[in-house]
Amino acid sequence: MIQISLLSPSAKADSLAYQLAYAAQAVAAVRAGHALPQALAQIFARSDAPAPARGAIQDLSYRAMRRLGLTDALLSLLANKPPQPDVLHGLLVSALALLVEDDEAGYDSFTVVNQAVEAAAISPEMSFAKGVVNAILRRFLREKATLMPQATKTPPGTWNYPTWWIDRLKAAYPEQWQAILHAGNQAPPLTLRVNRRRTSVTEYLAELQQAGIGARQVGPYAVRLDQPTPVQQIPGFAAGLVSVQDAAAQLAAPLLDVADGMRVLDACAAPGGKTGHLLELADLDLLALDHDSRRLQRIAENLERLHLRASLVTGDARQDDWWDGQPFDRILADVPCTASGIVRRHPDIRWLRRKTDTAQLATLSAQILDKLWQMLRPNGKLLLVTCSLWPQESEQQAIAFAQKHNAIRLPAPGQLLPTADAEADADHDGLFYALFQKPGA
Ligand SMILES: C[S@@+](CC[C@H](N)C(=O)[O-])C[C@H]1O[C@@H](n2cnc3c(N)ncnc32)[C@H](O)[C@@H]1O
Repeated sequence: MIQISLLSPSAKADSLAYQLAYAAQAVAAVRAGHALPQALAQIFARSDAPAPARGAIQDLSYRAMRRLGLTDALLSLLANKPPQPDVLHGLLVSALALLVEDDEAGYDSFTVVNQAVEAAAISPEMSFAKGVVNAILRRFLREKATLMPQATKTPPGTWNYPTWWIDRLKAAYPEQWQAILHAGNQAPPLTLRVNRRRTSVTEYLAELQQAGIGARQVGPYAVRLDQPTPVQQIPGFAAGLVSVQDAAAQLAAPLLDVADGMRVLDACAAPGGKTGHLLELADLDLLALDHDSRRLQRIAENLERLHLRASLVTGDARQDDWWDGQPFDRILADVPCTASGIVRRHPDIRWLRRKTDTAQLATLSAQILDKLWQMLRPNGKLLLVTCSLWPQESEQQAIAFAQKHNAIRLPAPGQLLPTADAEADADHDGLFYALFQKPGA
């Protein structure tokens, strides 16, 4: 249960103080083990924050996640003991995340300090700590030049990831680990998949240009907007002309080379990004399975927007009690994983994950893969997808699976490392692909 406290009724939603006070609660919820999107959803449901304030609260809390290694290191230099309660810690790291970047957020430093003090004043659990907030943040401003080099002495202070995460990346990618960490700290682009049933990339780019929205093609059906834009303002989104999907994720459906009439299983399907793409490519008899019935509902919404149809089933992919016994021609196994390849979209993940999660998730996905293989027809194809960078969940899993089942490994991209170059054509998350074919009977 996420604890949300409403602010004093005098608080003004368009003030930085209001936005910092709620961002502090979101950051505190992550510290208590909750995912940031869920924490924000609860804050928005309970408070009466209008849309612009919601955007600002989201931005502040995501920014705080991307700077948490540095701001925590600074706090340990600035405060005699760890700030309590957690929401006070959340406020201080959210404010420091603005102060460490001189010009990034567009606020002058003294405004940030004053508004952080006001944020404490309007928050029931922090009103006692106005003086503490003022003292800590003002000391930071006075001593910034000496504190910053001290705080960046440790790897988390430099990179804004836990030490174990940095060490593991170094071991797996001795050449690229720094570029990967850097990519994970960038704000993600908004990439669209053009629905080829309805329009073409050329036509859609022209439509964007007419609407005054800058964009470029970054994949066969992938268009990246120059500036992230709320989906309601994206031309043709509501009508199903485009969907939001990272360029690397757009490789999944084409790899399965589906054709009209095929029987296809999308085994871990929610929220349905790849389900929609498969159905855009061919007329399929597609079963979309997920064990989470609430997330399955999101597939229904996505398909409705795209005017596409699939059978939606709630079930566990490690079991076959939901299966009618008819083998599938193609299976997409977008298995649950640590999501270590998509941290730029979910900057809270690095702080929520534990080192031991990788082995647990690799075991779960191995069980899923073993069961799905029994449902594939001879000569059929199964695509393993993860959004992980850890070999245990990806390449090592693929090697073990192929050996165990005598599966034929077909060409696929393997491990794609995340890139974050706004000027480059390749700008995508870190995903893993392995494609297998079942030997003929
Ligand atoms: C990586 S996400 C899938 C993303 C989706 N394919 C897309 O492109 O939008 C993994 C999904 O697996 C589901 N899942 C986890 N364990 C499962 C299980 N044992 N059986 C079925 N689905 C499961 C989760 O609920 C989650 O929706």
